[in-house]
Amino acid sequence: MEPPVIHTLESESQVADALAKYVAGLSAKFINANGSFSVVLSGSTLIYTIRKLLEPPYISSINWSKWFIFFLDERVVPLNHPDSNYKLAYDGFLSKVPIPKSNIFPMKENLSPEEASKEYEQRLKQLVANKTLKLSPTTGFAKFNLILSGMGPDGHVASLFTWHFQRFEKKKWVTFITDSPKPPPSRITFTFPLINSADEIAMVVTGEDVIDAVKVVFGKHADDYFPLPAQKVSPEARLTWFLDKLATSKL
Ligand SMILES: O=C1O[C@H](COP(=O)(O)O)[C@@H](O)[C@H](O)[C@H]1O
Repeated sequence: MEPPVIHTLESESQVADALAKYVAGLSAKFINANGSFSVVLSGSTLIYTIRKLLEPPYISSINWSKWFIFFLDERVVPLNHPDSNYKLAYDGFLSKVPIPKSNIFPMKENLSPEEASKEYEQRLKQLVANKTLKLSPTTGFAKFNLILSGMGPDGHVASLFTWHFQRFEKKKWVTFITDSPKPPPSRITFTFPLINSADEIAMVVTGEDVIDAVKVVFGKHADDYFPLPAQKVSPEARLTWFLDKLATSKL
């Protein structure tokens, strides 16, 4: 991996501008090179922060028909439930862009957390088999072009939390959790080997809530103790941090 790129912008709005430019640039690059662009969305604040992709010049210049959408983690609730990451992404983003419905891969409903995680992993493997997704020759896990991730105030990414064993998973592509410290408790989540097989990961982190976690992640002795999940993010090509001044105010 190249050294991480760190953008510290004055405001959340500037983060949203920079993020839209970055995503649009990668969309053009991957579509030119491979004919498609696989994007993994997280939930919570990320969907709001990608709002500028819905505005000119991006809304009409991006080749949305070539996008494939996946979910970094999902809460095990119906897809129309207010806690669903799919619903959040659909209402705030996916319903406003012409990505073909068949290119969007939400979690299957009405399954237990374990069944839902296995089903999603199986679906990803089928998409590798039919060449919709690439495989990382280095790790043997699916290789997404871009993962857009937030970070919680406790340093969690996806639904991988500091004191939960799922963060150490080495074999599974997708796992599950039934005691998430952040509600709702039941979730499915990409594992680190799958996350870190991506080409590009953007960590999009803004606001006051994350000040302490940002201080730990970028602290002087960041590697000297039990690392936060966010410190284990390490994609194959490039990690880019988008931070605002508020988030970095203790650095
Ligand atoms: O619960 C979740 O939290 C993380 C972090 O969200 P943020 O808004 O605090 O950055 C999010 O990435 C994940 O998708 C979501 O399920």
